[in-house]
Amino acid sequence: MVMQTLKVELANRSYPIYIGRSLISNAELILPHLKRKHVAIVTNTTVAQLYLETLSNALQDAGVKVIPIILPDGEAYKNSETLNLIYDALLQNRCERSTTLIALGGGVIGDLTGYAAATYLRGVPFIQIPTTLLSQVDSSVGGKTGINHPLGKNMIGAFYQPQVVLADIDTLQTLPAREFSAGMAEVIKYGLIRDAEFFDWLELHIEQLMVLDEQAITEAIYRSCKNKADVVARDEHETGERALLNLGHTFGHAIENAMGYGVWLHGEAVGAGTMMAADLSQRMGWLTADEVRRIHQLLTAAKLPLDAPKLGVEKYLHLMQLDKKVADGKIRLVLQQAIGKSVITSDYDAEKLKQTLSLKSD
Ligand SMILES: O=C(O)C(=O)C[C@@H](O)[C@H](O)[C@H](O)COP(=O)(O)O
Repeated sequence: MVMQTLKVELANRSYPIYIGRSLISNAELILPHLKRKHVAIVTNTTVAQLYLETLSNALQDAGVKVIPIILPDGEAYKNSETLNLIYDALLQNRCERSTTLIALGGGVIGDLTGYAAATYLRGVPFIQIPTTLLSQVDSSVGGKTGINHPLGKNMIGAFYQPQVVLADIDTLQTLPAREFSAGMAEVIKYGLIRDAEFFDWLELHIEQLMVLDEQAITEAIYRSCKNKADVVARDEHETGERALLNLGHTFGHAIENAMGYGVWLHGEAVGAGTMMAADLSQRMGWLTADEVRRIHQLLTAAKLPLDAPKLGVEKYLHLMQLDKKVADGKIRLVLQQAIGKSVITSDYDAEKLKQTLSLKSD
């Protein structure tokens, strides 16, 4: 199957997304985006064993000097200590403003590397090579970079766009099934928030997707990235519409924080949070019982755990208050008016939210 290409349209910061096979060994896709033949590849211990040599060799064969920076693996390391390890390595290797950082890994590596790139020497270029489904369909696109704070998820960060995104679908062959399912939560999100046709398509192709059928996977990544690129092009800094990409995240981030970062994978927490958003949307009379059933069925077919932890209503509300969408102290939520139609609103019934958070069925 041929490589698919998309563009994120952001005037002079526009960039391409390439989706296909064997992209990591294709230095030709990277070279035009380097200012100088000098890169630092930031990755983690797991991905380094699988793909660092392939990428380094391809670049070195093209005359590029490569500095590897290998970090511990996991959401628990998306913090200021790990960020400092990147700065240390960049400084020790005398990396300059013309050095390009390459993020080789999942969402944690992409977010950490992007934030390091946004801040090192007040800004150096960076490239995203996402190796998980979640990072290929979501976190590598759109320029949200950052780290977690003990008090909240992604609390410190910057909007900083990459030069290019290479989504090599071969990397999904080595991805643990649990991580693949977590990525499916973000894929399904696009259908729910703005693309009912894509949701229908996912219902029809979920079995092929779960066995990594090449054509189905490529199509799902392409359609996800297209949805994301369209939203980001219209609202790069999340002053409005972009907040819809946060469906399930206000609940999900509370779960991740309460359970300890990494205990629930980000996508798993988003999947459970998506069901909570659907439950509240139904209580508000916006989603029908049949629509909620379809959402539950698709997330279940993606093998996502949907039983949110029973934290208690007060704890949920306390953690949700830390969300970046809170305005004038009021929690704003992304809710569903239909499959394919969502809103960001603080105009929901607070009692109904409490019923949702108590996790009791009627
Ligand atoms: O790109 C966006 O905008 C998103 O909200 C995408 C989310 O799926 C992603 O998890 C993002 O990192 C969450 O951002 P946050 O602003 O809620 O921390």
